[in-house]
Amino acid sequence: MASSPPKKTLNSQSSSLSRPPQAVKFGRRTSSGRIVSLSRDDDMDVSGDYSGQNDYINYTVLMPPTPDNQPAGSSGSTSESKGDANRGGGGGGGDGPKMGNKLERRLSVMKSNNKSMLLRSQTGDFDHNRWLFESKGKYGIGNAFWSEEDDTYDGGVSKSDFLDKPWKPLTRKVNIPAKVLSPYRLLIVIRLVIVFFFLWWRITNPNEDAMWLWGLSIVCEIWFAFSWILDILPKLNPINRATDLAALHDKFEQPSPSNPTGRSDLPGVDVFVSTADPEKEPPLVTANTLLSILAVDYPIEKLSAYISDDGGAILTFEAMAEAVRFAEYWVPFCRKHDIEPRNPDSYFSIKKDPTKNKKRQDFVKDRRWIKREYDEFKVRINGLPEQIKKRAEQFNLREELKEKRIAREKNGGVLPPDGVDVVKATWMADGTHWPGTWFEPKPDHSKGDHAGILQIMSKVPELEPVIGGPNEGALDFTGIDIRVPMFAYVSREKRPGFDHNKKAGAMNGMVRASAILSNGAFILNLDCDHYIYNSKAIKEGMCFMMDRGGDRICYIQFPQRFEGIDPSDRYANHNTVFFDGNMRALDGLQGPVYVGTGCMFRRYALYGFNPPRANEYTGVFGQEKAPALHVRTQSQASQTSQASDLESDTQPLHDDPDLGLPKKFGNSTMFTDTIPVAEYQGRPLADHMSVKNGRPPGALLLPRPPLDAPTVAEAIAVISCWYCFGTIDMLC
Ligand SMILES: O=c1ccn([C@@H]2O[C@H](COP(=O)(O)OP(=O)(O)O[C@H]3O[C@H](CO)[C@@H](O)[C@H](O)[C@H]3O)[C@@H](O)[C@H]2O)c(=O)[nH]1
Ligand SMILES: [Mn+2]
Repeated sequence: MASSPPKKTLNSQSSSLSRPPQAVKFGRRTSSGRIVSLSRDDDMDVSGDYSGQNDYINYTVLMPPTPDNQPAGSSGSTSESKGDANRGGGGGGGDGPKMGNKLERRLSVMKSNNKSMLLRSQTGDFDHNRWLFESKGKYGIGNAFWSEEDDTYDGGVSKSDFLDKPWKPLTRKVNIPAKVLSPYRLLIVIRLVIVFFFLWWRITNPNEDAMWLWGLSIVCEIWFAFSWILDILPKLNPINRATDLAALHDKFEQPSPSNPTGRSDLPGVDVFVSTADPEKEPPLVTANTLLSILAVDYPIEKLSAYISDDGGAILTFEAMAEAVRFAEYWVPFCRKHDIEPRNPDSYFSIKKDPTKNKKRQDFVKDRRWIKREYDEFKVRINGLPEQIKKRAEQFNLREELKEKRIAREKNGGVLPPDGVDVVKATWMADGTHWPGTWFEPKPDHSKGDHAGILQIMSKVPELEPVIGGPNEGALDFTGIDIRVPMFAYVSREKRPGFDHNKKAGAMNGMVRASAILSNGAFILNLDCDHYIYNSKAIKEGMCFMMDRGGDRICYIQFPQRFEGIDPSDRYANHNTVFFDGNMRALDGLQGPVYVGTGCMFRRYALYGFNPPRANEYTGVFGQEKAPALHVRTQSQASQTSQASDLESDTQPLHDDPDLGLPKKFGNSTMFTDTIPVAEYQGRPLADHMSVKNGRPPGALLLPRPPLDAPTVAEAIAVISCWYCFGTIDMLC
């Protein structure tokens, strides 16, 4: 297995080479219907995807009003179609403005003298490419943006060449309506003016009797005014964003001749949950969190869940094992009946009618069955502490008897006067010592002093769907995919003398262990008392990461919502101002802050690398823009090498100088080898020539390598206490 890490890297490389031709080649259909190959070898197979309908999927979106698409009812006489439109409208006579408008649109399209444009317009869909290139419009600003420089393309391709393939953005920026925002902005201005006048009055009217007091209060007031301005001004431009899940599905999960089941081409996601103490953080809550993750709506073979137990508690361990058993019913049940939210506790406590929008006949029966099963599951979880204690007593008694017998035999039939010394251990169900914390802490078995534990509780699922059948006495899963994502319990090694009772260290441990076990290109972290409320949330995050320019996004922060707050919310626990005001406003500036949880990270960014296409802004106002130093050196290197730009764009990153530093990431070559793979897999899809630093479609359809003993052993090695010792930037 020592030779396997390089193999991993090679795999994903060769995967792009050994895929069926249409999966890796770039091709376009010109307006005349001819297919042009943009890849280096010209023997492209045009009989595959490119000739079929697959590439020209119809899509529906909210249409922004544009010159060639005016919503019915408006006057709609664009300059381009004025002459004809007037005639058209006139011919329509009394048909009203609506009819006239329709005609206008058709005529304006005909005038544009582009056959393929006309064809597509007949489907009634809005042509985003045309809109983007012919107007000054932009989809999204901030991180996922269309930059001006993108108007020029390598290889002398002109804009009009792209008009043939409908390319669709995955996210949109939605402006806050002016009627909401304008009064707010006005209020800010009024307040600023009032504050200014107030301060002016205060300064020009000193209190002669107590100058020192007056001076002091002026300083304080100016300071408060300043900090208030710092708080209020960034809120001038809040924005909303919307995702297009249908477009994501079309791009990544569309069945094609080479992929008839529509296996997903989305990147892997690793979900981390941290827990520290089963007394303060009840295992039932943690189990519910886990269930909401395992049931999430994301390609099952691409998702992996990890729980970090900083308590090293057997209670958490066994509760998680129980949860995985329950997940075998709960997860397909959620899929079958589109359950939301997928946290059983929250789902069963919803007050509204559960049968609403449920189409299947057997829903009521199934719900009753799973509810009873969940109640039994709760009883089992709540009975665990007692059960583990009883088991420990039994095993310890048995040990004691054994020891006594041995001692008696040695001592000629009588018990030695000083008795026998038996260690009171905590036992696992299989009759072995629990490697973590014991009820009676002993050296090597206490909270801050135990070995690293890693247990794969739910194995890597099959690549293709596993369809269930009618189960006697249980739920009927005919036609439902019954796979459950991979799940691992992780408890990092702890030793006295290390300050490692912090969440950040737990996260780092999971980052390293998961890199070796699943290496998801993206990571979502949650606390043990949080859960995923919307099962599509991960896909929504992926829309941003996989959109054009998404390779520059480091993280997506999800908002937090709270349950169990008193109805009047006297203490503003919902934190609406922060999550719905401040964060949206920051998004309008540069991007929201990380709040410590509920955040989807790009794994590669977590390792401390710059974005592949980073820019540096110099000059007093940051007005001068140039590629960052590491980008420059890389492009210089690729110029001198024989590889063409296109090739280097689609290959994993190998020559980053930082990768060569064992000091930075520790001694595990298996771990460092996963880094370029994660970078490559996190790239957006190169499904359009203007997507820079993309990966070819189809590159992520391959199965995951199975987990073998050496891989798991390496994952345990990287959660050891000493692992990050001496490395530069990893917290323990
Ligand atoms: O040694 C430790 C200590 C804590 N945790 C976990 O860290 C999380 C947060 O701890 P908690 O005590 O619940 O902090 P809160 O104030 O409730 O959490 C908020 O504030 C924290 C920072 O102060 C963030 O890390 C959290 O994500 C955020 O939800 C929990 O899942 C814990 O299990 C560990 O994994 N190891
Ligand atoms: Mn908490």
